[in-house]
This record gives sequence, C-alpha cells and structure tokens, in this order.
Amino acid sequence: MVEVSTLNTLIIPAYNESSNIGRVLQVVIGMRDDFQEVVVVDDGSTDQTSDVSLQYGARVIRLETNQGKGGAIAAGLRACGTPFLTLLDADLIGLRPDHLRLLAAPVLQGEAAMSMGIFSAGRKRTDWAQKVAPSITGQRVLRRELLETMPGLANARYGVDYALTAHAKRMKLPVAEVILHDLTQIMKEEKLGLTKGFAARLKMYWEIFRVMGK
Ligand SMILES: O=c1ccn([C@@H]2O[C@H](COP(=O)(O)OP(=O)(O)O)[C@@H](O)[C@H]2O)c(=O)[nH]1
Ligand SMILES: O=C(O)[C@@H](COP(=O)(O)O)O[C@H]1O[C@H](CO)[C@@H](O)[C@H](O)[C@H]1O
Repeated sequence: MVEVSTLNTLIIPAYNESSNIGRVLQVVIGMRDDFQEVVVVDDGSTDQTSDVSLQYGARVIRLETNQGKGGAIAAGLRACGTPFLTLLDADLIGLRPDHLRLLAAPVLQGEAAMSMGIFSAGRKRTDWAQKVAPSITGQRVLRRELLETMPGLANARYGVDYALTAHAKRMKLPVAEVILHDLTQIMKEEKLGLTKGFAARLKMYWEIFRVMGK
C-alpha cells in the first residue's frame, strides 16, 4: 500500500502572519504520516513570517513581492509534485490533526476531487460566513490537476477560493463539504484594527467579485 505521506503536500499561503502561523505549524509539523512536506509560501511579508516558519521546521518559499493568495498558492503548486494538495490558512485557531484527516478522507479515498472545510461551533461570525458562502473557505484538499487547470490562478488574489469551487463545478467534478468542529480564524479587523481591517475586507470582496462570472 502506498503511504499517504508520499501523496499529499500541505501548502500554507501566508502574508504577515508571524503572530499566527506558529499555532498552525505546531499542529501540522509533526504529521509526518500525512504530509510529504509542509510548505509555507511567504507572500512578500514585511514581518517575521519566514523566520517563524523556518523555526517550526517548515519549508519556506519566499516571494519577493506580494502576489495575493492565488499567486502564493500557484508558487506552492510549482514547488511540489504530489498528486494531492492540502491548502490551509495561516491564521486558524483550534486546528487539530483530526480536522485535517477528516478533510483529506473523501479525496484520498477517491470519492471527491476536492473537499472544502466548513467551520462549525468555532465562533458565530466565522461560522456564519461559511454557512452563507461555503465556496470561499481556505481549508481544502484537492487533486493537483484541479489547480493546474484552473484559469487565472496566479492573478486571482482573494478570488482564488471562489474560483476554485466554480472551476470544480464547471468540470462537473465531485466536491465534498466537511464540517470542521471548533475551528475558527482571526478576522481582518482583529489583525489590523477596525479601520484598516474593514478596508482590507472591502478590498477582499472586490477581489472575489472580480473573478465571479469569469
Ligand atoms: O496577499 C495575501 C493575502 C493573504 N494571504 C494568506 O491567505 C490566507 C487567507 O487570508 P486572510 O487570513 O487575510 O483571510 P481571512 O482568513 O481573514 O479571510 C492567509 O493565510 C493569509 O496569510 C496571502 O498569502 N497573500
Ligand atoms: O470568511 C470570510 O468572510 C473571509 C474573511 O475572513 P476574516 O473575517 O477576515 O477572517 O474569509 C474567507 O474568504 C477568503 C476569501 O475567499 C478566504 O481567503 C478565507 O480562507 C476564507 O476563510
């Protein structure tokens, strides 16, 4: 039987996440039976994201300038060769190994081409966001062909999640939604303060809107 660890790479796109990424890395870095590699793509951060990630033993790909989430994922894809990829946001709170195994199961077992993780019982605000729009979750496991064939990946910025879900639908591929209990993430307003956070949120909505209908 083929070892799962030779099949799956974990890719974490990260932009200025030095205060958050350690919480995620300390959970995933020991999962040697599950991932061939843990790759952090530091998307032109101006903080210590790369140094912190290296301290936890992750492989770090450092982009000189900020490319946006889609560009960071594209760089991670180019840097690995496994047939399956796991994508995670760097700012999760409450992540456990069983979340990742639950998320991977439908794809590794061939029932789905992609699975999408939906927060539940994490926090009201983030649960609600994913109930309303499950297609924009950052927690996914997918077959690499899906990313390789996605048009405009490198320029999609925050539109990448919406575009990936739409791409799978267009290709008529089976997608699984997996409930991830007790998981949440840090909101932009918490990272950047109310005014800057809200401005970043509006920019994110614009980047998602741009890919809709493409
Ligand atoms: O230009 C960017 C913006 C975001 N991200 C990463 O993409 C993930 C999701 O972004 P963010 O946390 O801002 O979104 P939220 O989870 O708040 O929606 C996080 O790991 C970010 O660090 C990135 O790599 N490049
Ligand atoms: O839930 C949401 O409304 C957004 C913004 O989350 P925050 O409130 O800033 O944590 O987060 C989701 O959408 C982003 C864009 O597609 C993805 O990058 C995130 O992974 C996803 O959680």
